[in-house]
Amino acid sequence: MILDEIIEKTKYDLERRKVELPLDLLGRSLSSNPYAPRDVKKFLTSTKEEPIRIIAEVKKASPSKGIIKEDFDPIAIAQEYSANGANAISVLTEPHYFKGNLEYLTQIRRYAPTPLLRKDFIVDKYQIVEALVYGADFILLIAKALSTKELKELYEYALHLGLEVLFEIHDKEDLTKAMKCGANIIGINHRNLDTFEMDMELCDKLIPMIPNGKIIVAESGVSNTETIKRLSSIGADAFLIGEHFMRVPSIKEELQSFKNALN
Ligand SMILES: O=C(O)c1ccccc1NCC(=O)[C@H](O)[C@H](O)COP(=O)(O)O
Repeated sequence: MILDEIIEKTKYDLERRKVELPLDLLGRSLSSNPYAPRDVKKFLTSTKEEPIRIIAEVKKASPSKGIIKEDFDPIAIAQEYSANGANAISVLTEPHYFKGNLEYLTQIRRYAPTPLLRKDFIVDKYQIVEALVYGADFILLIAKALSTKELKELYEYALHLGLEVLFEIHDKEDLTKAMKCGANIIGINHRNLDTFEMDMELCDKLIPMIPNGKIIVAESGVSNTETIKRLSSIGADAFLIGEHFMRVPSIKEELQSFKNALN
C-alpha cells in the first residue's frame, strides 16, 4: 500500500529531524518569523466575480508517474502561477516520492505573493510548526491517513498557529471524519492514493453530502475546461491542479483559460 509506505517513510524522517532540531528549538524561530499566514479562505471561496479558484501545484514527480518535469524550477513556476491568476500555490515538500523540499516554501514565499499550501503527509505537530516557519499559509490533512482523534488534534493545532487546513477526502467515511473535526475546506481527491485509480465522478457523489458553507476543492486529474465547468456547476469552488500544468507548453495560456472557463 503506497500511502502506508509514504507515511512510514515520513515518520522515519521526522524522528531524525526532531533529534537534529527539537520542537522547542524549531518553535523558537517563530518569534522572529517574517511569514504571517494569510487568509486562505478569502482566496479560495468562489464568488460571482471570480467563480473559478485555482490552486496550482509545483510538482516535479509523483508515485504514480515518476518524474513529471525534468527542467524543474520551483520559483519560476510559482512566479508564473502568481502572475497568471492562481489563487494559491500547492508546494509538494515530500522528498522521496515527489522530489519536493521544505525549502521550496521559503524560496517561493520570497518571490511570489500567492498563498502557499504545504502539500505533504502531515502526521505530527512538528510538521505543522515547520510549515509555519518555512512560510506556508495552509496545510493538507489526509483523512485516509489519520484517525478522527489525530485529525482533530492536528487540525486544532494548525488553527491555533493561524494556519488553515485543506482536509482531503476520498469517500464517505473520510467525509464523516472531516465533519467531526469541523473542517471548513474540503478537498475531494479523485485519485485513490493506494491504487492511483481516478474517479472523476467522485464530486458528483460526495458534494451533495457536504453541508452548505464549506469551501470545496476538486483535486487531481483536472486537465480541461469542460471538467472545470462541470464540477463548478455542481458546487466546486476551487481546483487543485498539478501534473497538467507541469506538462503544458504555456502555463500562462492554460491557467488563464481555466480561470475564464465560465466566461
Ligand atoms: O500524484 C500522485 O501520484 C499521488 C500518489 C499518492 C499520493 C498522493 C499523490 N498526489 C498528491 C496529490 O494530491 C496531487 O498532487 C494533486 O491533487 C494534484 O493532482 P494532479 O493534478 O493529478 O497532478
